[in-house]
Amino acid sequence: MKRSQLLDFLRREADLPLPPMLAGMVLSGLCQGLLIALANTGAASAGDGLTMTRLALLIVYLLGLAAWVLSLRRSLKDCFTASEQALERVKTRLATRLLQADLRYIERESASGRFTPISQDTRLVADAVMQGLYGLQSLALFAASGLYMVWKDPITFGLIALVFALAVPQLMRHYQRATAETRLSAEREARFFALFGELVQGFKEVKLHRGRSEAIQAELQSRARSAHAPRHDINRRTVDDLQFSSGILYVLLAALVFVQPSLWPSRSDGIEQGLSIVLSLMGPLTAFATMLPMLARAEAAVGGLYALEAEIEAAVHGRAAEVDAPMAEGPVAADPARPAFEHLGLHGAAFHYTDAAGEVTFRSGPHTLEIRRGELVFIVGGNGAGKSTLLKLLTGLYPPMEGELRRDGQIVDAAARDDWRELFSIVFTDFHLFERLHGLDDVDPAEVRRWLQVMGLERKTGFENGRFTQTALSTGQRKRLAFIVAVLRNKPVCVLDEVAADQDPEFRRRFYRELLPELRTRGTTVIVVSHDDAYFDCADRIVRLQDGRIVADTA
Ligand SMILES: Nc1ncnc2c1ncn2[C@@H]1O[C@H](COP(=O)(O)OP(=O)(O)OP(=O)(O)O)[C@@H](O)[C@H]1O
Repeated sequence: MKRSQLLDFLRREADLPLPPMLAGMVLSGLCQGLLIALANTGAASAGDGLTMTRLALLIVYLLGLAAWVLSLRRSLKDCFTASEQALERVKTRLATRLLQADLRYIERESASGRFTPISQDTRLVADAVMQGLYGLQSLALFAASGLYMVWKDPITFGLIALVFALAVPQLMRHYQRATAETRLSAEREARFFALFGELVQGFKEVKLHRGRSEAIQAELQSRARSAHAPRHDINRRTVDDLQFSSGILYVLLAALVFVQPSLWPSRSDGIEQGLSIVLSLMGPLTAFATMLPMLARAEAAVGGLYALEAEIEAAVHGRAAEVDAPMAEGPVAADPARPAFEHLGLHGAAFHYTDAAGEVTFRSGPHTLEIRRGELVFIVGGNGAGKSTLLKLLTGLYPPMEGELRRDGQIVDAAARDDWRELFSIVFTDFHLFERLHGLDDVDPAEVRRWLQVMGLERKTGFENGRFTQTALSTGQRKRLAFIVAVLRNKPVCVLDEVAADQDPEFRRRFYRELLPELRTRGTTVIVVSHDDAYFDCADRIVRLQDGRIVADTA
């Protein structure tokens, strides 16, 4: 039998040792068995009144009860702590590794819904750990009741052992199949949710177009069906298992009540006791059979979380350029008196996109470009010329596949790329607006509100308790807010990708004629992607791109 990934997960990730937890649960199951046995014994002598034997029985019963309460409480509490601890560790590690991965990996995988199952998987593991412990307790209770039977009635015990021998291997076989099928179903479900996410994102477009809506609906249906198929098999087997494990006990009951007295009339006296024990076994065995599918899902979920971690790890280590150093904690301390750089440059730096077959679909570079401190540079060119890709290369989000980045003539290697990225604050065309100004805890709220006023947003959103009170704004307003965030970050270089697009003419004028020069005046190097040729005269320098190459660089 394969090792349990769930147990391995708790053993590796939690600080609390696993054996005492499991032992506690087994003990609680044994105590439960003891209580049933003692109650049975007590019932047999109920007519004797309060004899010394019955008093001793009661005391042992109460001790057993106390042991049951204590062992169950302790191991459940520990188990809860351990599973939350383990999950927290894995989630944190995933997030940390994800931050080290490069943008290409994230772009590719998020599009295919690779990260969708994480939240479901982690919840499932937390729930299943508890269920698993109860399952263990059920087994212990089963074993305890079995032991009691050996003592009271070896023949009935033999029958129960037979039930066990028949039921458990079958349940375990199904359990292992369910683990594999659950993984398959989760992968297919992720594909469903990827498309579902697209549907939500592109709802407006879909809503307006019946043909598209029908095609998406059909595709969603087919993906849902293919995710459902393995789960259907699992559910079918679960029903079979439940019926099998309960049904076999009913057969046992019949054997005990009807067949046994006919074969051994002398044994009819103990039937009631045997009956009550067999009935008490039904609960644990059914609980065990019900819990197995959930455990199987959790096994698959743990496998999925580790597989994702290994994949991110491989993406971090296996990319063309060397690995980035882990992110430094907090912003890199800079000497305020010393400028962060005099020149930032790309030297023969190139990057390309590939399709699923590995064919190059777009090549950016090789570029040789030096940006001087304090410059206001416009990057211009037609749609698809490669302006945004150049920015991603320049800001260190895409590692150069050829050539290098240089800071004041010094080559920026992978280990220094994190510091390099710290030089920039960026507003991309597909920016994400976070509610909070993460990493800007000491920002002066008055300064934020001043900027909201400068950008004409003071009546649209506010800044309270470190967060914007409203981020659901118009496209142009959201861009203005993103611009404010970039400015507040106060980095040496501010990169603005088509921020003036979607703005009204008056704001556009202020952006080019007042805001950009103001940024330059305060010492920020500004790189702007622009299609607004009416304002090209604002730039110190214009870099023109065509088909991924710099075709002109004019001052
Ligand atoms: N994430 C991506 N994956 C694969 N190909 C991409 C990706 N982003 C851009 N491309 C391809 O790279 C080329 C250049 O895109 P890029 O966004 O850099 O151009 P751009 O000059 O910024 O365009 P626009 O002015 O339309 O914003 C495009 O042909 C596009 O197909």
